[in-house]
Amino acid sequence: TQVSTYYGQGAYQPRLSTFCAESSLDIINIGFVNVFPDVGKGGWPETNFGNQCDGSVYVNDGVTTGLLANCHQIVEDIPICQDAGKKVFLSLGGAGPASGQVITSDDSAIAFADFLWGAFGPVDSAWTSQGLPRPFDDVVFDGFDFDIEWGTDIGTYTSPRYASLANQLHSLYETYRSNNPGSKQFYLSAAPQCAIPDAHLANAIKNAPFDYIWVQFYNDQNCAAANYVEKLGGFNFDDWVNVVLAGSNPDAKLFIGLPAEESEANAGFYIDYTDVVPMVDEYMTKYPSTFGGIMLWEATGSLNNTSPNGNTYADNIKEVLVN
Ligand SMILES: CNC(=O)NC(=N)Nc1ccccc1
Repeated sequence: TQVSTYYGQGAYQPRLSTFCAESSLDIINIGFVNVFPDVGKGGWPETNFGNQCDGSVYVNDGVTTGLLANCHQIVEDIPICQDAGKKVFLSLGGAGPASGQVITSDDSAIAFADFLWGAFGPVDSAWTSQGLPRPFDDVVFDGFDFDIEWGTDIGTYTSPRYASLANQLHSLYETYRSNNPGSKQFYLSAAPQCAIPDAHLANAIKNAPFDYIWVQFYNDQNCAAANYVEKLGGFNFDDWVNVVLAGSNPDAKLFIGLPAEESEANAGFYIDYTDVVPMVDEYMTKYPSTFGGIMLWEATGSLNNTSPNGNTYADNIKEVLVN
């Protein structure tokens, strides 16, 4: 079982290499592509990685975009994490702006996938020869994460846009791997809120083959992990197992998402790692093939939440999972 964490939005965060050295972290989601092309300046997506970039952005056809062009520390450090055996995904969405998480048609969802693959996937001269951007140079992500938290489709749960985006990425993965035998695997992950059906990702999880689903079991008092600890009822991991089994990839791994530090979620949702033990025991035992591990929001908070034994919160969580 694995520990997945987010990096890119931590207050005063150290460079990524700090976390490449943390053996407890198996998957790192780099956040975020926070404005999608249909509403992005110059028709390109926009990115935000906190303090990690120098602010310069690409110009597309004379129009200044919001796509960051110089994040040299992340460019240098992702290969360090990958060489350490970690998977590094690029995360779409995040905490905001709400106005950024809009895809207006299936065609633009497909075009968005093609852009992400060209810009952040394997280097392809068909892309670079057109002068199209490689924000992280030759770095090749191991997958894309869907942290979709906003959108006008609330209430319909039927927005097919994210399923189209995920399916096009999956199709690009398959084509690349069949043309490049022996190439590495590429992955899809999603970070729904714990209320079922998730307002933005329910349709995508049902109709596209995600490999990892890490549920944000925080910031919602009806289904939070804190409810399990306080024996209040409502924690709905069992229901989420059924969502996964009914989805496009029933072999997907389901993770319990937790705040890595008191300040990283709304009040009342942080739980101490010692209280995670019985929850992991129960659900790892009940669902040995679907339980995948723990997701943490987020890396810098975990580092700031080091216990007297010298372990970060993530280190302690990893020990809970493997012991
Ligand atoms: C996986 N995505 C998140 O965990 N997002 C997240 N925690 N957003 C957020 C919500 C409220 C306060 C701070 C961050």
